[in-house]
Amino acid sequence: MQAFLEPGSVAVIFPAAGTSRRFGGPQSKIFASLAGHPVWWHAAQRLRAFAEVGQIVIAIHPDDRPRWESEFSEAVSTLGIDLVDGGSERYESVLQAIARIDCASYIAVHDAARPLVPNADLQRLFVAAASHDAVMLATPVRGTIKRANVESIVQTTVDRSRLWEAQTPQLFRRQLLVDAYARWRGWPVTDDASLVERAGGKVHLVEGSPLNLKITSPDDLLLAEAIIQSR
Ligand SMILES: Nc1ccn([C@@H]2O[C@H](COP(=O)(O)OP(=O)(O)OP(=O)(O)O)[C@@H](O)[C@H]2O)c(=O)n1
Ligand SMILES: C[C@](O)(CO)[C@H](O)COP(=O)(O)O
Repeated sequence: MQAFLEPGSVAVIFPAAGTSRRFGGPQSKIFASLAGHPVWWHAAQRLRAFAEVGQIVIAIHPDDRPRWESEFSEAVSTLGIDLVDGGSERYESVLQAIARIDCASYIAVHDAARPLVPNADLQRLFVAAASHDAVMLATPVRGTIKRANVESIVQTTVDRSRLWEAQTPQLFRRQLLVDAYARWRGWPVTDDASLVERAGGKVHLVEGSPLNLKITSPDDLLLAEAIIQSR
């Protein structure tokens, strides 16, 4: 008998307080229009569609609050979203959002900049979370990986056979993530799973689609638009 997560048992955090340095442009990339909706809306709408999802908290850049509370107020209300001010680093934004979570057995963290996470991937992630305390989407590295020196001269070709590129959502039993953050002592982190790993937790990879791309540069937005138009 397959185990499942209780409806509403997963609180979802969307880090959305970044400054989009690599994207450039006049506004945060999460506000960029994608098929007529902002990038963040696609991400939030896809997670909200799952019964397992309860509270949703978006960590926003403080400078963006007026826009969230005006232009996006209806969508925020419709999707049942709580807004908190994020921090200067992604992990700080996640910490701020964790503090806002009311009652949830699990916490999922999903980049607001990943608008196209496939429903099938989310379904498999939720199923896996019923059997493991920490799970995350990731996609096997497909290209050849080179390690270079500071002069961009290849030093070695990396064995890619067991290399995966981390994606989100990354989903944890709530206390596991809270404890991992409590043990964190300031080393740089770019994802939440690495904190759980450092705390000795086993993080189980769930293969995800390359379609779950993160909007990092303007080209990624073009790719995302093409993906949506191809549906
Ligand atoms: N201090 C930060 C930094 C990032 N993020 C969020 O974390 C996700 C992944 O981060 P990234 O793609 O690196 O976004 P930016 O930090 O905005 O990008 P850049 O590094 O190019 O500035 C994004 O949804 C971003 O808004 C956040 O909430 N708080
Ligand atoms: C969390 C993440 O999307 C997993 O790949 C990635 O680590 C975010 O990194 P970034 O430096 O904030 O883009």
